[in-house]
Amino acid sequence: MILTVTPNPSLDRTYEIPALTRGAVLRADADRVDPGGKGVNVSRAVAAAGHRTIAVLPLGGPEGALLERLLTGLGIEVAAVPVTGRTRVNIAAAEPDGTLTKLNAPGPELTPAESHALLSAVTARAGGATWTVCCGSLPRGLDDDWYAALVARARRTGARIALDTSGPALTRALPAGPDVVKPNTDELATAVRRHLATVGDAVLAAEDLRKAGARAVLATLGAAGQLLVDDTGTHWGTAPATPVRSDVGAGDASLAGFLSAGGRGPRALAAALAHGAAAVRLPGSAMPEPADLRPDEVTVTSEPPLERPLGAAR
Ligand SMILES: O=P(O)(O)OC[C@@]1(O)O[C@H](CO)[C@@H](O)[C@@H]1O
Repeated sequence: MILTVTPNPSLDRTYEIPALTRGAVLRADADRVDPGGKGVNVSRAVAAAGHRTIAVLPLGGPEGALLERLLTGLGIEVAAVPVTGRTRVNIAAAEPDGTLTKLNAPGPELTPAESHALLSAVTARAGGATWTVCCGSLPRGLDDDWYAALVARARRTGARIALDTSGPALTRALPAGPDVVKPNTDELATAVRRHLATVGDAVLAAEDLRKAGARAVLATLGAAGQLLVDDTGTHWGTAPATPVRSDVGAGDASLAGFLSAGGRGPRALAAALAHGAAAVRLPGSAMPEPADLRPDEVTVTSEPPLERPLGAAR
């Protein structure tokens, strides 16, 4: 069983529009609503691959009730922590050339009792999970040490922990020893406080995160590829991701693929690449089904192209 925790989940509404013009009334050609939030997406992707998964998340208001119904309909077990605020709705505008503009709401502010209830809901279930996957931004009311506390508590249950967050919430959790962290280019650069121009820079940054406490680093570096630094070595891979439809959730799909394939070494990196590329070819924050994957198109090497420039974050 893979347990996910999403402290600030969302309903993701995507509008497909011909072009984004500021200040205009825009008419959408199509729209869709997906369950959202990074941990929720990991649950959706591992459920699509046939794994049992429980999603722990605070839920409030009619949006929270709809999110729960959508997840249950996908075969995901929901461990809901009721909160007084309303679950957020995040908006994406997708243009035909693959450009995507996203507007993420702050989400409800959690009370100290709700924050504590969320921690307890995770640690009560972490012992029975092969992985506990902690993902996304922290809502108001949860301080920057919240993930650090969660990782420390979950470790005591013997759980393996994957962490995908950014800024101080990430750096403060590193000393607690997460088994794998999954930054993108910007998040990795922010964590080491330096600009990353090449794959070689990303390798050095990943090694720094390991020195700070992470046992492994899976870095999703956009069109440039993905990097894994773990106890099996340093591995690099790419997968063609065209045509680009929407890169929302591609990092979450990558993490899900990585964990579904054992969460260690080049085989797991190849699965991450296949899932990430498939997610980019799908609309909105749709997560790939096994039929969407093209594992034959993935290339993985243990000799990363250190001089290769890094592109935009994904
Ligand atoms: O505001 P956060 O928590 O950083 O990100 C939330 C979010 O953008 O991440 C997912 C894609 O990774 C979406 O489903 C969701 O809308």
